[in-house]
Amino acid sequence: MNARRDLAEAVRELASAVAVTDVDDPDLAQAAASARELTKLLRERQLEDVPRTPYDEAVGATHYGWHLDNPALPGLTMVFEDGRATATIPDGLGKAYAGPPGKLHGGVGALLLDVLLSSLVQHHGVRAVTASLTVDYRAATRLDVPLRITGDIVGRSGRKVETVGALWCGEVATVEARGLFVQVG
Ligand SMILES: CCCCCCCCCC(=O)SCCNC(=O)CCNC(=O)[C@H](O)C(C)(C)COP(=O)(O)OP(=O)(O)OC[C@H]1O[C@@H](n2cnc3c(N)ncnc32)[C@H](O)[C@@H]1OP(=O)(O)O
Repeated sequence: MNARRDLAEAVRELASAVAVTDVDDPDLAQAAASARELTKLLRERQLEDVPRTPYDEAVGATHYGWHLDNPALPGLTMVFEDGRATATIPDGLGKAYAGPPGKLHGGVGALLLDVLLSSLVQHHGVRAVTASLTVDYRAATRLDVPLRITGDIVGRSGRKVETVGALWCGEVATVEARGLFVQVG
């Protein structure tokens, strides 16, 4: 793992710990001061944009990483096989992504599905943006169990690509999505 990715992972771990820490105020104050010191160090040199895998690298790829170096978002490594996209989150997303107590916030589920479906469309060589994403929440998603995300292309007409996807908790599809992507450029 390179230094940037390792840092992103460490900051995700930090955010996850901060979200549910119960230490006393003096320790919170010390942690805040330490965090601000690190922020100062990292602001010494800043990029114009978030470094990421170029979109074009998804075309025909077998693996594609999304925001792996950006700790503000859950990174996702996708696998493309037989025209379908799959991603696994082996340790679950963790408590920081809660919406209802102990369960995944719906917006995060929608985000992950949009990421996977848009990457799948790009994998098929279509430069497209999300025009519409319809999400059905079928069951609450646990935060402490492995998750899987799948996506397929189900239709194409002119500039439009229709997709379906799901977030799986074991054998249960807890979130289902239909995404319409429209080719641009
Ligand atoms: C270069 C990018 C490379 C990869 C990007 C990765 C993206 C990652 C995923 C994202 O987060 S994208 C960010 C969120 N999405 C946006 O910001 C898109 C904002 N919307 C737009 O830019 C335009 O509305 C859009 C390009 C989607 C469509 O505008 P256009 O003027 O190019 O197309 P037009 O309105 O003529 O529609 C083309 C077809 O799509 C249909 N359509 C467009 N928007 C629709 C919609 N919302 N629902 C249903 N159908 C829709 C429209 O009816 C029409 O169908 P027909 O060809 O059958 O007539």
